[in-house]
Amino acid sequence: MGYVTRARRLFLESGERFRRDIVWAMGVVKLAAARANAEFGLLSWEKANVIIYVARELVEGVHDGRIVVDVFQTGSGTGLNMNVNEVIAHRALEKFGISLHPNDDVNLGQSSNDVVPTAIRIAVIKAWRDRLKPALVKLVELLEAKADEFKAVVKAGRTHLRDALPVTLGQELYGYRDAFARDLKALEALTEFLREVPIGGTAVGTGVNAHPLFGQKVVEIINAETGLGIKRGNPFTGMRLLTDLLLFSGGLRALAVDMQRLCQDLRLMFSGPYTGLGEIDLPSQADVPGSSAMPGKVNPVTLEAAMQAAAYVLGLDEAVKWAASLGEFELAMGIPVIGWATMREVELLAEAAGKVAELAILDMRPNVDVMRNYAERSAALITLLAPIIGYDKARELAGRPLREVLKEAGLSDAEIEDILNPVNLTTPGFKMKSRRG
Ligand SMILES: O=C(O)C[C@H](O)C(=O)O
Repeated sequence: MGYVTRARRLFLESGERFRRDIVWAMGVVKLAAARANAEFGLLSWEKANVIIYVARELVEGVHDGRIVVDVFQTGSGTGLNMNVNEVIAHRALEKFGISLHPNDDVNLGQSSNDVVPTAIRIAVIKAWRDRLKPALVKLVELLEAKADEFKAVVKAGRTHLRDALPVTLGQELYGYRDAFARDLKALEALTEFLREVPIGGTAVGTGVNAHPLFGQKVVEIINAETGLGIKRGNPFTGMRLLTDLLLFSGGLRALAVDMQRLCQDLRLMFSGPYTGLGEIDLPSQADVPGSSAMPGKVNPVTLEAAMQAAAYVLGLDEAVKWAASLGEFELAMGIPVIGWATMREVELLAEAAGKVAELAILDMRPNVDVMRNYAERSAALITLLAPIIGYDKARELAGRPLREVLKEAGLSDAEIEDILNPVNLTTPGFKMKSRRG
């Protein structure tokens, strides 16, 4: 009876399986290891070529259905590593009639302790490069385009959910553009730490039972295969501590929080149509009935989906934090769940960013008159008089529309329009004071 059959009884049966990118990464590592061992003369080319062939099938997803071990398993990921070793050995026999030993041949010069932490790092870098980063770039570009388009659209500012001085929709969107651009930059910088992989460390970091140049050679082959630009890091760090993944997850947490805030603001602006703010329309959301019971209702479904994904990401990040603290001495002990959770974070945020960009930002139609009306009715507009008549006097007038107060003060309609023009309302300076001399 093979390892996997016996081990499955001992692991949890949570139903969580390893994500595609992690299986891809395990295939890449096995392929590189076989080639390195053959080049060092430690494995026959006949065996190496068979391992490389099947590992490529793993890379392409042919054997995803055979990677059956649960995520909640041995803390080193031995379950995953042995599952992959056995799939390669079985397939070699099945397809080529060549007998490979899962440990002696497929796992030659390796241990789960260096293979799995290497694989999950390269899986996360790949998912960042191919999925989340492009989605974020698109979100930042669309936020910028819409901020440019709406830079003169005045709306009420709100602090504590109460009337505040006006802003422009453009100012709000530029704020989010810069927040997401910063998340992008931070995450890109954090991938540098993930690039330092511990392959070649074997069981405890010393590299015993591997060729002295094995780790370096495997890294070179992986880079040639994937273009990921990984490096050989200190295995005594990379096998014992997964805090580089915790740092990356922290970057994802910040992104999730920015996503929550953006979606919540859009959701509030979209509230209504008659009993809420009604400041924007999101025509895409009408493609599906919002309610099974209330005909014609349109709900901000994409935003709500993205916000739930972001909430889940925050929970996954918490799991990564706890799992990263598991382990002692030579080995981290939360490796499988850290790999799985970080991958889920990346996948969910990539989905959320892509959908929010396309279905909420690109699709946004501001109700300019509604926004303008709220801005002019804001109780906080009286603040514009404070530099002239003082805070206490202005406070006595608070609660009355500024337009009315100015009229009473004897200003002409043209003068009032000038004061309430979008630039005066939303840019720095004491415009009224200078205007009145
Ligand atoms: O599976 C291995 O290669 C090693 C295992 O994780 C152990 O350290 O006991």
